[in-house]
Amino acid sequence: MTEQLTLRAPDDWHIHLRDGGALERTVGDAARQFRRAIVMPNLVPPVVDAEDALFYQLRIREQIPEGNPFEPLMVIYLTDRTDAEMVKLAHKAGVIAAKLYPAGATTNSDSGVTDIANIYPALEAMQECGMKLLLHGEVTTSDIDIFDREQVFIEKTLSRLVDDFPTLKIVLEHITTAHAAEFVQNARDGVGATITAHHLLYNRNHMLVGGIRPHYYCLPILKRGYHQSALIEAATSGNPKFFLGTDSAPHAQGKKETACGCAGCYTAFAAIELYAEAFDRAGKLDKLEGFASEFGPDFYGLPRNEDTITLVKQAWALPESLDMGGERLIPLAAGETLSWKLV
Ligand SMILES: NC(=O)N[C@@H](CC(=O)O)C(=O)O
Ligand SMILES: [Zn+2]
Ligand SMILES: [Zn+2]
Repeated sequence: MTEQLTLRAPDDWHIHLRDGGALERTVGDAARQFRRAIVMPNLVPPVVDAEDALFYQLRIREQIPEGNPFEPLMVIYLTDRTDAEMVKLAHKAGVIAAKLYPAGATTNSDSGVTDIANIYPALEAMQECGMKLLLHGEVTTSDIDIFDREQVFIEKTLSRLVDDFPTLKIVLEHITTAHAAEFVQNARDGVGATITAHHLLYNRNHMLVGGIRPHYYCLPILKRGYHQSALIEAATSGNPKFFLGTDSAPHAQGKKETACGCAGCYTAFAAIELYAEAFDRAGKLDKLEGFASEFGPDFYGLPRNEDTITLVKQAWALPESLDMGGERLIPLAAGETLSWKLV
């Protein structure tokens, strides 16, 4: 008999769905496996307030396949101009979190915060109403090496935020280092982290040895194998501070395979299968359900999904490319064989 794995239905606590013609692809792929997803607000221009978030949510809802219960959870993008009033209005509109992108840190972060002091009133208001703070945790100063930017952010900014707002719930998104895993593990309650499938499956050798592979380029950038091991350890530890966030971030093929390529890996096509691969390799498939389906909703104070999904152990190959609104999109691990398949 084929080996099977049945899990409480999972959610994705960090995804990029983009907009317009991309939504049919991105929403369809996410909704196939996840019941809820936290939708990143880094559109151009960004989703900065309640009105933007509600309108964006409507555009996403239009692309949810008939009868699918997928629920997009909305986030506003913090800028130097986000104030307490905007936070309160967003909270009233059902926005569950606000995202801090240090200006210039990643894709579409030009409108991000230039000095954390500028958003202290907004953070006060978030702490008061229970809105979560999501962080792209990298400093952007040119003197800091790209491989050290997460660690320096933790030392310079995150440790201060955690102390200055003692009851604010904070998620350090897409962690990539042993430093981040250790910081979150030792931090006060209410500080968590998401981990992507690609940071569990790969390290910088996969991106750079034997030729440069642009589809593995994302931010924060893949680190050494030592950090990959620390992330696998954290994700499969059963510690509820670590939960699933794919950071699936599509860019059309031409924007990746070029002299100055965009950062972002498209994993939504086979996200839960990629995570299953990583947990299976670690011999920790029994820890996947907590990470994928329980610790996220618990952290956010939302109910766990009641229904289940089933994966079967069956080799299958990812397609070489996908259509995204008439453009070609190369999924991460294109053409490679995975050992688990969602039924
Ligand atoms: N992760 C990435 O490399 N890219 C994301 C932005 C982000 O999450 O930092 C994107 O929007 O393309
Ligand atoms: Zn990011
Ligand atoms: Zn992201």
